[in-house]
Amino acid sequence: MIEAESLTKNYGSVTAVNRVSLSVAEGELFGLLGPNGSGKTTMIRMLTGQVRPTAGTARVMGLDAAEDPIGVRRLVGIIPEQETPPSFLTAEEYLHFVAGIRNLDRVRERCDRWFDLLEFRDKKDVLCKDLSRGTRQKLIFSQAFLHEPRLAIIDEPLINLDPIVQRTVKDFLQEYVRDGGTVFLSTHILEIAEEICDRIGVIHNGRLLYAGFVEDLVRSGHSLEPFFLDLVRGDTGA
Ligand SMILES: Nc1ncnc2c1ncn2[C@@H]1O[C@H](COP(=O)(O)OP(=O)(O)OP(=O)(O)O)[C@@H](O)[C@H]1O
Repeated sequence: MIEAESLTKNYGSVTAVNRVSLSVAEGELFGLLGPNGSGKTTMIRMLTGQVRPTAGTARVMGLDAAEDPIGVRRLVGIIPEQETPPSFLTAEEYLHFVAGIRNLDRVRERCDRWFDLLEFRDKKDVLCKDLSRGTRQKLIFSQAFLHEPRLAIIDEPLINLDPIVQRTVKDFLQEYVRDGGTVFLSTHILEIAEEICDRIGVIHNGRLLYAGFVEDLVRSGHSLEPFFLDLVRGDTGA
């Protein structure tokens, strides 16, 4: 579903992502982990065609993300970093707006599913500007999955969500991949990655230091936090 080859992004003299190659197979829940400023969001922006790579390629669901960004965004469910829905629309209007752009049928049924699953039906007529941060995040999460995409590329999907909603979202994501969906998520919350991801990648200073199965780590006696800290602190950039 995702094939990145030597993906690189320079912002002036800063190399945000440095020759990252990775692939994500159908039905996989892949988590990209890394400290602040390590390149996670830039990776996600290149995979979703929001930023053109300086070098390298990203193929997403068979499309070149730099050559056909609109095609990629049509297919993929996306949560951009710290996205805010339009202030002047209500929660329901926003979901209808997204459904309209995506030419979806059964719009009310689709919206109702998300109002119920994430428990914010009582907020559907509230203007987005007046929603709490957590409710805005529920809305952003809902729009990403409204068209039932086969692939979701989601930046910090659990940010601002309370533990109850986090549980629902984690269960949803695991069920989604069990049903054949594929998820590429970024997070700095290691417990989330350890709990729900099949495979993780660790990025630091734009370089992919590690990619492997969580199960293999656990089987070899590692727990994710010390493994991650050793890896990142031990990275000399050599
Ligand atoms: N538009 C931009 N212009 C210049 N530099 C940028 C831009 N976007 C990101 N960077 C730089 O690229 C590097 C990687 O940033 P990025 O946002 O991808 O990291 P991140 O891992 O998502 O960080 P965080 O966890 O803090 O959100 C940082 O040094 C950042 O300052």
